[in-house]
Amino acid sequence: MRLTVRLVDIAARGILLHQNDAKSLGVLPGDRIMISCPETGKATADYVETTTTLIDQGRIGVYHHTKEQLNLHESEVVEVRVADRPASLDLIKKKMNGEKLSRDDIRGIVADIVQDTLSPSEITAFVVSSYINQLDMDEIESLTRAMVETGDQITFHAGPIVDKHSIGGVPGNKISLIVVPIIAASGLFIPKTSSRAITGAGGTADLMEVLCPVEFSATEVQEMTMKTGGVIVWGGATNIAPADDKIILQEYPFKIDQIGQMIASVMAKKFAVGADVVAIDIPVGKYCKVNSIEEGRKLARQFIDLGERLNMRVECALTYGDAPVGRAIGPKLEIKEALSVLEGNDSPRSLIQKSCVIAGIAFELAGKSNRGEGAELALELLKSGKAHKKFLEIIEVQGGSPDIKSDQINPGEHFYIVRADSNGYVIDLNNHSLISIARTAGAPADHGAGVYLHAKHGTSLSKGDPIFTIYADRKWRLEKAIEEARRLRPVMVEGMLIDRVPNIREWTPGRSRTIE
Ligand SMILES: O=P(O)(O)OC[C@H]1O[C@H](OP(=O)(O)O)[C@H](O)[C@@H]1O
Ligand SMILES: O=c1cc[nH]c(=O)[nH]1
Repeated sequence: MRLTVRLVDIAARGILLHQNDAKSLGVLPGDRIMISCPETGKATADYVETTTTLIDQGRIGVYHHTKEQLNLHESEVVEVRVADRPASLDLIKKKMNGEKLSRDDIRGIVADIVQDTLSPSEITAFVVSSYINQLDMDEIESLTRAMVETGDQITFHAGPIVDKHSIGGVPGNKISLIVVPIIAASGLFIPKTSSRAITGAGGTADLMEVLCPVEFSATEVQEMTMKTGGVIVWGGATNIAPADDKIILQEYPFKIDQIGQMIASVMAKKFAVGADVVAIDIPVGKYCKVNSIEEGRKLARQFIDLGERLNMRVECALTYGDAPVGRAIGPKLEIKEALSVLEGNDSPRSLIQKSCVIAGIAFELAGKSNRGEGAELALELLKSGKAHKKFLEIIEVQGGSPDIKSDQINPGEHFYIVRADSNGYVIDLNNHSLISIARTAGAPADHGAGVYLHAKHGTSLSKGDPIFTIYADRKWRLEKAIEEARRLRPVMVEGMLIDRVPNIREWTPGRSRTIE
């Protein structure tokens, strides 16, 4: 069938057909059609949406993605036919049925993800099938290799190349902002690519974006690393392991991070930048991705095994994950806290200690210090101000201002302080709930949104003392976050009233604005 192009200003994927044309072609909404341009000979497949009013019969509404792919112009005539079903759908079904995927199967799925042949819901099906029928180590290795092969790779002619990565899952885990400059300040190279938030309220890329651009090509990552020793960029923009971000995008709404995909996601980013040694942070805690030391050791073994298969030396740190790292959760709050530590502030101690331990492991792996002495060297580089100087250089090379100071970074203008309703000690912090509140307040997209914790485990509180403050860039988001905090009660104070049944809030008129 021949149809006339009408360009439609929609950024998403898809094409729009009049219902009668769709009927003539024999396609339903969600089916794929192949669109070819007789003039250029180019062709691409896209999903059908139908209308009876927005597009006339004989026309095809073309969204941006297809327009760009085929370089189409208004009123141009294109050839349209029913597209073949991607073979990778059967491979995803194979995984749904609990069968093992071969290297070629996984290559096929990853290639279709990268080329946008699979729709977001089909990628979700892959994520969910591997969530239910876990990937084994052969499949994880295949996934890692396929992710690397379908993107750009960096080869440094100097070494050793050092890298670090956290599996995430603990709020406030801003350590890369301190670890990367410490390592670069020692003279080692660390081309750090991070994802955005997956289950959290701010991934490292979301945080760094407060200070400078994070979207660069692989070549720029290499050049900047050679210049300053390190970078902190968003992996999703680099075309390094491009399937990674497309998968993560489908995990984000569910707040899931399937173990096999997580290992492949992390290690593909390390392998593609040519890392020789890698320190992995595995937070362990009641509300983390890994709940016990035993599980943490098993995961560490998997990272190390995959490292051996890919010729990278990996060491994992099982870290304390029962409480947020430091006190700040959310992009601006976390940047402010990390920058103040680099400027010489000697708290929060949890943030300083964790950063130095992870940097120390990397130093020991790279032969920069003896076993057991790496953290000391890291602390020295932090205390001397060399790491701070390096961080400012990194900000500058990425296009930000090197004059930035922590006291110039302010969180959202709307805030609300949650106070203790009785005397007592903090006995529990729920990471999931803290993340939920920060996300409801707008993090990570709203950089000023988040949660600042005034009290952590063991803190003695008197009635009326602040427990945490919620920040937001928009008032309506703050109000929603207050509701969420009221419902979730993320910080438990010994002796505190959890609720009354029937619930007092169900019948009290003129509900109080304070959470007590
Ligand atoms: O959102 P959740 O699931 O916490 O984890 C995502 C964060 O953890 C990792 O941190 P890094 O790159 O090692 O600093 C990722 O790259 C990302 O920034
Ligand atoms: O980079 C990361 C970190 C955690 N989980 C992932 O899937 N990727």
